[in-house]
Amino acid sequence: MEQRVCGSNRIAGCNFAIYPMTDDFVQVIQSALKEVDTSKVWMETTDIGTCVRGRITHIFDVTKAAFLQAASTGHHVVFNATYSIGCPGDTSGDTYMAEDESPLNAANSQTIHQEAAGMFSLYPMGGGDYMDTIYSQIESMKQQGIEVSSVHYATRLDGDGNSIYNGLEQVFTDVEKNGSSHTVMTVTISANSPSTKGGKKE
Ligand SMILES: Cc1ncc(C[n+]2csc(CCO)c2C)c(N)n1
Repeated sequence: MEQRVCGSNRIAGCNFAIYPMTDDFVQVIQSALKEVDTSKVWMETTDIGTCVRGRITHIFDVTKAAFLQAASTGHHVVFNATYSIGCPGDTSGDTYMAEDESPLNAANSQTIHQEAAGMFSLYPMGGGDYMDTIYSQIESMKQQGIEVSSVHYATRLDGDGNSIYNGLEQVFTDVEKNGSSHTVMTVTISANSPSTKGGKKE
């Protein structure tokens, strides 16, 4: 029987999908997934998205690289992801938790300079002071050189794709380290959008 893990070595996971706004969407999705080295994560791709599971470092390394690869085609792409750690139903059965911490795609991702606009929502579950955790993580995002602004139900992030991703990884890692029993974070990032920033209020 598979063992559930606790402490600093819990399995993290992410369900993500890339939506390229081009007739060439199949090629953009398939090559983004092919260009990324996914050998340190468990991965499954279906018709609605891709799931990766393993150590936090690799989950972020792989999803950041997939987004940046797709965005580097120059097409308008939207990327959507749900990160989770500590889900009571998840297990540590996969051997991927034995991998070292060294990310396989970081060097390549750093060569991709891509402006991006995104938003994230953080759900630190299982503790009573969740709003304090959320506010302090939004504050720490502001220290990363990313433009941070409030939107309903989420926090908007504007800036370099690598910086946004590094900030998201730090938030997720910090909340886990601080003892949240189950953390979920949703992320939407858009690159190369022809629309102007912001929107009209009705
Ligand atoms: C990251 C990611 N993984 C899977 C899909 C689902 N999907 C939609 S089109 C297509 C290619 C043809 O099979 C696939 C796999 C996605 N959108 N993004």
